[in-house]
Amino acid sequence: MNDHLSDSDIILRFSDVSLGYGERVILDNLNLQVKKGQVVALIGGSGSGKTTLLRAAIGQLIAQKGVVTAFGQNLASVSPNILRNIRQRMGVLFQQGALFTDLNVFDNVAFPLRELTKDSEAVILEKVLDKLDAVGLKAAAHLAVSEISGGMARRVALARAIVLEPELVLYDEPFAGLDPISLGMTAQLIRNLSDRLGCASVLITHDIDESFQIVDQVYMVGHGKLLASGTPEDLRATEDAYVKQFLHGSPQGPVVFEYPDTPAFSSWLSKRKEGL
Ligand SMILES: Nc1ncnc2c1ncn2[C@@H]1O[C@H](COP(=O)(O)OP(=O)(O)OP(=O)(O)O)[C@@H](O)[C@H]1O
Repeated sequence: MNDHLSDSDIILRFSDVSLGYGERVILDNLNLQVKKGQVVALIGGSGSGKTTLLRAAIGQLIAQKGVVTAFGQNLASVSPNILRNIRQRMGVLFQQGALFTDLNVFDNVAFPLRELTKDSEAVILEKVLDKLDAVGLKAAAHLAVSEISGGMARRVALARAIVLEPELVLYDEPFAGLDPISLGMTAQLIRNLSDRLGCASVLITHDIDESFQIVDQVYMVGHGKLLASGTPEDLRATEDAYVKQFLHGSPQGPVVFEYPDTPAFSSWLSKRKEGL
């Protein structure tokens, strides 16, 4: 844990933030912070707003209310240039961390360096092999994307996300679709990379057991708000029925499986019925 860190070590901060699309509010009154060196899990049911929160963290979605700061800068009021600089300090691994199929493994990882830096090819070779080494794929550098497995492709995408040595790495469901062994290895890899780069990491995950082993802090969203936060031990010790049900994956309890009915759905349905 990094509780001793000062305010200047806060990489990402949400203060009284509401997020949504158009009129619709998805998450209300969010308060959270991510500090340098921390690995943070963001958990919550399907459709609870985790990806929405991630979009707000990278400045792709502006808060309806409240303030989101990254590296101390308010993402709603920075210039496009500053926002670009901020984004360069972040690595994002989206769920479909698609690789360029016409480039081999090496060139995929080299891509951000060639696009965004003036590094020489000699430096690029060194940096890319170093990051591929970190994900255990140095000797796969020459392979075509079609020659590697799905799990390997995820690791290459991870190497690409960290090649610029970001200070904050955001992972959208990094464990989805991985077998139990790769899952454990990926979790450990995320922890090791965070420690090695000294960056902060935020991972959206449904994998409680695996993520709780590597994270310092957990934020749980649901019912349109932040439901719980604390260390994995804090969450495991909670008496909150919703949190307990979620952590145990039980089908019975207050967690809602169904997508909520909205005026937009009712209006769509009555229009469909009109034509029948
Ligand atoms: N671009 C958009 N425009 C309008 N509504 C959206 C948009 N993107 C997401 N939503 C809605 O916001 C809500 C939260 O979606 P989000 O993708 O953030 O959930 P999630 O927690 O990441 O879900 P999952 O775990 O299933 O990936 C959902 O009800 C979704 O329909």
